[in-house]
Amino acid sequence: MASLIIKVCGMTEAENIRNVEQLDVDMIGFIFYPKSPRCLCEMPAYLPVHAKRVGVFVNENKDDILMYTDRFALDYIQLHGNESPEYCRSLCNNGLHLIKAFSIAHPKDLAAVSAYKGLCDYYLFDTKTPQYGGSGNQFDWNLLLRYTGMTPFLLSGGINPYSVKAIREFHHPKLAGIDINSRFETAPGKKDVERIGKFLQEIRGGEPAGK
Ligand SMILES: O=C(O)c1ccccc1N[C@@H]1O[C@H](COP(=O)(O)O)[C@@H](O)[C@H]1O
Repeated sequence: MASLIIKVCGMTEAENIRNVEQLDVDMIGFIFYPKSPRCLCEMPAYLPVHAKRVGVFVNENKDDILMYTDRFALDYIQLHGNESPEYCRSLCNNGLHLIKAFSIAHPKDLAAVSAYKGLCDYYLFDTKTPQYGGSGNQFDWNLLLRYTGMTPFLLSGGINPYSVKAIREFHHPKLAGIDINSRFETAPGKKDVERIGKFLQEIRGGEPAGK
């Protein structure tokens, strides 16, 4: 399987961030959404050096996004709410690199995507939930087979330690990576490093995936 971008999202604690980064992940996400149980309230004593820093926002205003981008030296901005293409364009004009999340439950949910063409480095396809993200639930990945755009995407939503076989069996020319979050936690915002390590070994090494 071609190597996938690995994004670990919703991290809050310095040592935990350092340990997850040592697993050679590509992106580490910080959630700046006050209603999330993984919201980053204060600057951790350690921030990733090798992994790209992703800030996750839900319908946040531009000034605050720019402030967090500057303060945390964010490499990517993940927009996980109802942000319009015009709003994305305005952030692009400030030099930000965007990952736009789309909630997927029905084939028609992919219709919105085309309006964001050329504005995002990546799309992220997640499960539809009233909380915007972090549901821990998976959607029907087969719905993505109808996605014919050019923008690469990250697969997200409820990916868990038993998802290895399904990921290996899911093929799409624009699949760039996967995003893991709530199903790899010991508590909200704290990741289970051992469990992630084992999962990555299976994904990368092609060892037998139990289920
Ligand atoms: O994790 C959250 O609490 C969250 C809240 C609001 C917006 C996004 C959030 N997280 C993102 O949700 C997806 C899926 O997470 P999960 O695997 O289903 O727990 C992931 O991309 C996170 O970046």
